[in-house]
Amino acid sequence: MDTSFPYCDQFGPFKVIHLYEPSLPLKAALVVDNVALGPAIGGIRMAEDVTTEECFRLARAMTYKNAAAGLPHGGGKAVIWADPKMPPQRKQEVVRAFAQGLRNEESYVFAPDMGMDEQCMAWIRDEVGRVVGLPSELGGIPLDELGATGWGLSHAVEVIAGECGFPVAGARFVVQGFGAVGKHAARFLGDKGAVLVGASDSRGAIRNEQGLDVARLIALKQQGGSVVDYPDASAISADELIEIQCELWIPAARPDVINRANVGRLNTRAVIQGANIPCTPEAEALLHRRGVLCLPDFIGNAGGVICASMEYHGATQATAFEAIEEKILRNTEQMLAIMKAQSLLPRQAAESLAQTRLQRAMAYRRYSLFSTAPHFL
Ligand SMILES: NC(=O)C1=CN([C@@H]2O[C@H](COP(=O)(O)OP(=O)(O)OC[C@H]3O[C@@H](n4cnc5c(N)ncnc54)[C@H](OP(=O)(O)O)[C@@H]3O)[C@@H](O)[C@H]2O)C=CC1
Ligand SMILES: O=C(O)CCC(=O)C(=O)O
Repeated sequence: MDTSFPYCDQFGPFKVIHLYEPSLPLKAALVVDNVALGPAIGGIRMAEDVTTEECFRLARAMTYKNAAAGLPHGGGKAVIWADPKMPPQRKQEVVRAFAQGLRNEESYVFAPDMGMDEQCMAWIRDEVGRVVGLPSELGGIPLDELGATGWGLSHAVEVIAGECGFPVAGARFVVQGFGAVGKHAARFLGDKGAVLVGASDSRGAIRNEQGLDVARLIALKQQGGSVVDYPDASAISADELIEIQCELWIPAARPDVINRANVGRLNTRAVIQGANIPCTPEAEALLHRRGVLCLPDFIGNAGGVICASMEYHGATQATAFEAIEEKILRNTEQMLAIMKAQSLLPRQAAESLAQTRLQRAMAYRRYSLFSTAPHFL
């Protein structure tokens, strides 16, 4: 096997680019997976322990997510090897250099992921344009500030809870990672009467079976604190979060956090994947065998990119939020229908949904993964 192309299959990746500038330093990678549907949209992740393999897996998740959501966009993702909590001036230099390094990569539309926010997107806009998730002052729909992904997840939960046979009101849930996705998912689920019984961030984890006050936790995070500063809860180890008895367990941070080593300790009826690729395929199969319904990332967490795509095409915030609700309800229901009709795992059913659309688009092209037409990208 040729090891220079370790990730290739029929869907991509179309391009893998490494960026390096020693004076900053800047180390980054961009994977443009598949642009048969249009220019790739996918977030930029800043973390010290990212890998090119993680970037490829995240880019593939975007290819499926954008296809399943019916967006005119392919999938891509970028990673920057750096501490997202570095001083703001330094972060600005790194992000601006990253944008400059990719200024001619028109097959990729920049967007936010972990460690990035509206401010970072504004710097990119200032350098090269071609960016979504902008502050509203620059005509954007600030998807992280508004909680576009949490909004979508809360609608997927309605369908999943119905399928599992429990009401959302009163359902106990746990959120791992209290950032843009996790905190807003908690807020929208709290509005439906669900009860947050455990939460974590990069500094630790807490639990309270009587319920955590979501608004108070969000205020704490906004002031720069951690969930561990919340007073009315027991501090637990990050690892213990997985054992809390609940109806919904929501990973909203890093990849592969549910894996062969810990999946047996999950004590939930459903896993709602707010994060991208939070479960290994083996863990998903084990959960399915145990009757725990696992909603795949690219079906449930598509709210952010639906919002991003609609911003790119000039829609308003209200229209974007309506589209998120409609698309996520529909996709979750369709995925369950395929899963039951064909006796598949949830992810297999979801992939079948996405791949059908992708294959149709690819069949229209001279080259399967991209188009050569002027202005196609
Ligand atoms: N933003 C979006 O719209 C979308 C995001 N996603 C995915 O959701 C996930 C989260 O993204 P997002 O919310 O934007 O990222 P953020 O950077 O806004 O938040 C990440 C959160 O995870 C916490 N965290 C980091 N490492 C750990 C860890 N090891 N254990 C527990 N918590 C941890 C952070 O802690 P601290 O607060 O202490 O830094 C923070 O609270 C990612 O997988 C992303 O790809 C998917 C779809 C759309
Ligand atoms: O949040 C965005 O705008 C980009 C979407 C994305 O990266 C994701 O869905 O993981």
